[in-house]
Amino acid sequence: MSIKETDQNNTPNPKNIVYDTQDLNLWYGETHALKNINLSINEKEITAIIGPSGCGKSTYLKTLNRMVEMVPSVRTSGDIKYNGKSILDRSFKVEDLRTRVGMVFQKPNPFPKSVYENVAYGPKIHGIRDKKTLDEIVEKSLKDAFIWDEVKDRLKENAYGLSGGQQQRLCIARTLAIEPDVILMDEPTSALDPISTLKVEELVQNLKENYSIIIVTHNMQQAARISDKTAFFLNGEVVEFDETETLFSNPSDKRTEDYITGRFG
Ligand SMILES: Nc1ncnc2c1ncn2[C@@H]1O[C@H](COP(=O)(O)OP(=O)(O)OP(=O)(O)O)[C@@H](O)[C@H]1O
Repeated sequence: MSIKETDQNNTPNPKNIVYDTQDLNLWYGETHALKNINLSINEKEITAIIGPSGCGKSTYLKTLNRMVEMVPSVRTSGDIKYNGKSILDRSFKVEDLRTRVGMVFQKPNPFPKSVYENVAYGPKIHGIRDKKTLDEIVEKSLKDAFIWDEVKDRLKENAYGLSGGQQQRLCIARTLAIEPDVILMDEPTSALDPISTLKVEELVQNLKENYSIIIVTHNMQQAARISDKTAFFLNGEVVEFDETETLFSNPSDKRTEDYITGRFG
């Protein structure tokens, strides 16, 4: 049994747009943090968001699952369509979005529970109680997150006993267990060593077969290595959005060129 009820027979078109952002503005009180953002993000691609500190990368990511509205002073204008539906519209049920859009944070944040319970948590909340089904979901999610072999004999151990890189892959497994469409990643490797970083990058590339991935990263090499498209943010604006190869080899805006060549940031 699967907790996702989407169409097995509906072969997705890889160029479908999963998120369409139109004239998005966002203010934290007086701070105009996002300015006229227009971005169309394709399904089943990896979209990287790069830019210097404070340019609005995390804010934009957090508008995509409406997490940003947890900040009381936030005000928005414009529109974000997720699979054609306006998510900023208050009539859109945020709970629906949370089951379709998973998020992985900068610092691994497993629950203080066993490895098994971390992954089974979401499916249980969605009403799955059958032990065999949960076992299958846990095993599949851990395998898809490239961590099964390392933890299959430690399922009952507390997740805090895993290394940082293992904890981050466990958090990715926890996200996969609810079978989202989209995975938002906010600098998911910034707290990891180089080997763990490469493992997570390999994993992310593998996941794009089945998920749309939007990743904020400070690491331009990472964006260049793993993403299909890259958006360069500066002072709350999207300066350039293009195929990653084009953006890094032949940027059309001088500010992009200055940033990717390390002249600022
Ligand atoms: N909760 C908040 N309340 C008020 N202002 C905020 C809040 N969060 C972010 N900001 C402001 O909004 C702007 C964009 O911040 P954001 O965190 O989105 O940038 P970022 O590009 O993700 O930065 P970094 O790379 O340092 O994480 C900044 O000016 C920041 O100070």
